[in-house]
Parts: sequence; structure tokens; C-alpha cells
Amino acid sequence: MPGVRISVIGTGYLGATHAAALSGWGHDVVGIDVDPSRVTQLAAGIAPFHEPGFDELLLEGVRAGRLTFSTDLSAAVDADVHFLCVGTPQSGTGHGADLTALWQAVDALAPHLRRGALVVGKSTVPVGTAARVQERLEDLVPPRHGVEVAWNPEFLREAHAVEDSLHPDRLVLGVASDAAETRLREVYAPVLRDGIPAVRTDLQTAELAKASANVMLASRISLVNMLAEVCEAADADIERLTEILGLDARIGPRYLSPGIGFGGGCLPKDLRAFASRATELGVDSASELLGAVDAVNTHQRQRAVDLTVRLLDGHPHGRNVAVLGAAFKADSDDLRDSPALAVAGAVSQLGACVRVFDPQAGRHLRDRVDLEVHDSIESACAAAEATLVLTEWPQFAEVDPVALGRVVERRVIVDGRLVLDPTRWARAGWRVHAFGRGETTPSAVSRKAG
Ligand SMILES: NC(=O)c1ccc[n+]([C@@H]2O[C@H](COP(=O)([O-])OP(=O)(O)OC[C@H]3O[C@@H](n4cnc5c(N)ncnc54)[C@H](O)[C@@H]3O)[C@@H](O)[C@H]2O)c1
Ligand SMILES: O=c1ccn([C@@H]2O[C@H](COP(=O)(O)OP(=O)(O)O[C@H]3O[C@H](CO)[C@@H](O)[C@H](O)[C@H]3O)[C@@H](O)[C@H]2O)c(=O)[nH]1
Repeated sequence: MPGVRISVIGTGYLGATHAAALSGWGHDVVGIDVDPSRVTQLAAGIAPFHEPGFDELLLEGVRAGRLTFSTDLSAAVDADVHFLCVGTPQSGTGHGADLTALWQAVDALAPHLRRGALVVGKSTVPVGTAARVQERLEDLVPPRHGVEVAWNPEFLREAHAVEDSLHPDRLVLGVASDAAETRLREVYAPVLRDGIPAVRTDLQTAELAKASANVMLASRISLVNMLAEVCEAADADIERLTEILGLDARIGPRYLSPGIGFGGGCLPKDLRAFASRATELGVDSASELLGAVDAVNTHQRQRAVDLTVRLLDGHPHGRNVAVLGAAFKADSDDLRDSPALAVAGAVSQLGACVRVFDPQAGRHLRDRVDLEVHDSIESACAAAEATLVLTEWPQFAEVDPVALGRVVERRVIVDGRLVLDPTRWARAGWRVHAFGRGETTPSAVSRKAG
């Protein structure tokens, strides 16, 4: 079967990955973005961000001539399916989503839509947006063109974007007609052949399916962080507790890691946008519940800052603090709403000299005047009086605590992501403060061993 001609509008983390996956399935894809440097990079087959497996997939599509990029929407004129993948950040004035980029993309696309084109929303939007996009296109495009809107939200996780795009858990086909469903099934034929469930629904349920998943994920993390705090207060063991909880088939073991909380370009803003939209719809319970989820999440960042200050005997000013990890999660260079970066910035605000190392995100921090960016763990930790592990990069777990102990001024470490083995570090003379585990000291470990 010949591939479908597709345009992908917005080539950020979502759009670029989606475009590359579509071309890998044999479709002819043009990626459109308003950012010329991004387009130049992608067209040259160079990944603009760190995402495992993306470089190869991009290069393969570009070399095969199935994947092109442009800043000019007229390049989308031959496409039968258009995916809207532009950003929908939190509005600067409130908690709702800022849909400016979406409306700009819709308005710019309208003159290039051919007869029977399908416009498919993939961005995360407040419920009701798809219907507004359909209305807007009916105003801009002659009715005889029969342009239709569908919503097909994306559930990929950064750091697993390629894997999640190629092998999703499920597809959500929010459509208003059989023709739109058939077209989407054609686009996703390779995935559907693998037996991935595809749920057909209306536009508004499709929009909500995405926002609701993120709301549930965010709530789960705040719940587990609340439990971690109770564990610390009660001298209980959060890791055994989550292991036990995870064995309940209704709860499951995944997505139960405590720490300094969730961040990134999705969960925090989607949680707030959902609550804001629910309030508009007259559902007040959403903002009550999700406001608490948000507050518990922010509280984790503050807890990390307070703990650091306490470990510096209440005097952070002029003290050296090493921060390991800046990205919002491991295997990503994304700094959007990163808990690690927020903690680093707040500790620096208190007058500490904060030295950051991140394996991928460090290069995006060079213009931060409040942070010293280092190229290695050892250099960031030189003469540190407190070391904070704030992103769950696996290499942090591999660090030799004996060797690092020779570099720092004081062997005091905060494990904000539960990646370190506290006994190993305490044996090497470190005081380890882990979220949910409390403090492990060298003397406690030697008492236990004795
Ligand atoms: N990042 C993820 O993991 C992920 C996963 C699922 C869903 N989403 C959702 O996907 C959407 C995009 O997220 P992202 O992380 O890729 O954002 P991003 O900021 O990385 O990318 C957005 C891109 O859109 C471009 N853009 C803005 N206005 C445009 C216009 N008028 N025409 C063409 N391009 C335009 C920007 O230049 C940018 O490259 C959001 O709604 C997000 O919530 C993101
Ligand atoms: O048990 C956990 C799991 C995650 N996190 C944190 O939560 C944040 C988000 O992590 P994750 O969900 O893995 O990454 P995202 O790439 O933000 O993916 C979320 O947001 C995307 C954009 O909407 C969705 O597509 C995904 O399904 C959804 O998981 C990160 O700061 C993680 O460190 C925890 O603290 N504990």
C-alpha cells in the first residue's frame, strides 16, 4: 500500500518524533515549524534535542527522502492528513492553556487545505478545543472542500519517545465520521497490525483521554510523595511500602517513585489546564483535588531546599553546593519546569555557590548566571559542603562514594530521586539524606553491621 501524504505542524519533542515515526512507517512526511534554525537542523538530519533512538530514525527518513522539513506551510499543500503538534504551554496570566500557537497554525494552514483533507490534533488541549478548530476551519475553508477535524492525542514519554511512538499502549481515535477513522487507521496501519488497541470515540472524549491520563499520573506521584513524607516521619521504609502497594494488581508497581516531584513540559501545565477548564465547566471539585496535587508537588521542591539549608547548619550563604542533575528526568535534556533546576535555582538564591552537572542538559544552562555549570561530577563536587542528586541519571548510582569523598569538603549527600544505595555511601563515610528514607549515617550503618 502506498504511504499517506502527511504534514506535521510543530516539530518540537512531540512533532519531530511523530514525523520521524510516520516516515519510518513508509509515509511521505513534511514537518513544518516557525523556527527556522530547528527546520535547518532537522532537514540536515540533526536532532535538536536528546532523545534515545531519535537521531537514527530522523536520519533514516531524511536519507530515504520520505521526511522533509520547511518553515513554509505551502509545503503541506499536497498532504491529505495534517497533524497539529504545536506547543500548548501554560498561559502567562493564569492556569489555563495558551492556545496562541494552535490558532496561528490553524489559520496559516487553512489556505493550504485540499479537498477532503483531515486535520488531526495531537497537541494536548482543553476539552472543547477540537470543536472550535472545526468551526474555525468551516469559517476559513469553503464547505465544498469537506475538511474535517479529528483528535488523536499522544501519550509518549520523553526519554522513551521513539519507543512509545513506534509501540504505543493504545491509540485514541477521536473522530466525527467513519471516513476520518478509516484515514487514521491507514496512517497507523503498521501499529494496528501489531494488535495495539485503538479506541474510537468522539472529539471531546479524545481530548479528555489525554488530559485525564496526565492528571492521574500527576496525582499518583503526589500521593506517593505524601506517603514518603509520612514514612520519614514514622521511620518506615518507603521502598518496601511501594513494593507492597505495587503487588496489589489494582495499583501496580509502575510510576511509584518518590522524590522531588514531577516536572517537565507536560504534567504540571496539563494538571493546571485541566483544573482551569473544569472550573469553566462548573466542576469545582477538580481544582480542589488537583490544587492539592500541585501543592504537594511544589512542596517536594521546597523540602529539598529546606533540607539543604539545614545540612548547611542554616547558613547557605557562600557555601559550595554540588547539584547532580538538571533535566526534569533522566535521559532527557529538557529543562522545562524541572524540579532539579528549580531546587538548584532556589539554593543559589539563598546565596550558595551552586555547581551543576548534567550529562545532557548542562549545555542548555550556559547562560544561567546564578549557576556554575560543570562538565563532570568530580568538578561539580570539588569542595562541596553538600551534594544534591536531583535527577535519576543511572550514572549517579554508579559513582564511587570513596573516590568522591576525597573531592568534597563534607561528605553530605541528599538523594532526591532514591538512586543511591545508602548503606554503600554511609560505609564510605557519607551522611545520606534520601527522600522518604530519612537519614543514613556512617555510625548507624556500622552499629547495624556490628
Ligand atoms: N513533549 C512531550 O513529551 C509530549 C507528549 C505528548 C503530548 N505533548 C503535547 O504536544 C504539544 C507539543 O509539545 P512539545 O513538547 O513538542 O512542545 P515544543 O515546545 O517542544 O514544540 C512545539 C513546536 O511548535 C512550534 N510552533 C509554534 N507555533 C507554531 C506554528 N504556528 N506553526 C508551526 N510550528 C509552530 C515551535 O517552534 C516548537 O518547535 C503540547 O500540546 C504538549 O502538551 C507533548
Ligand atoms: O514514579 C515517578 C514517575 C515520574 N516522576 C517524575 O514525573 C515527571 C514526568 O515523568 P514522565 O511521565 O515519565 O515523563 P513525561 O515525558 O513528562 O511524560 C508525561 O507527559 C507526557 C506529555 O503529556 C505524556 O505523553 C506521558 O504519557 C506522561 O507520562 C518527571 O519529572 C519524573 O521525574 C516521578 O517523580 N515519579
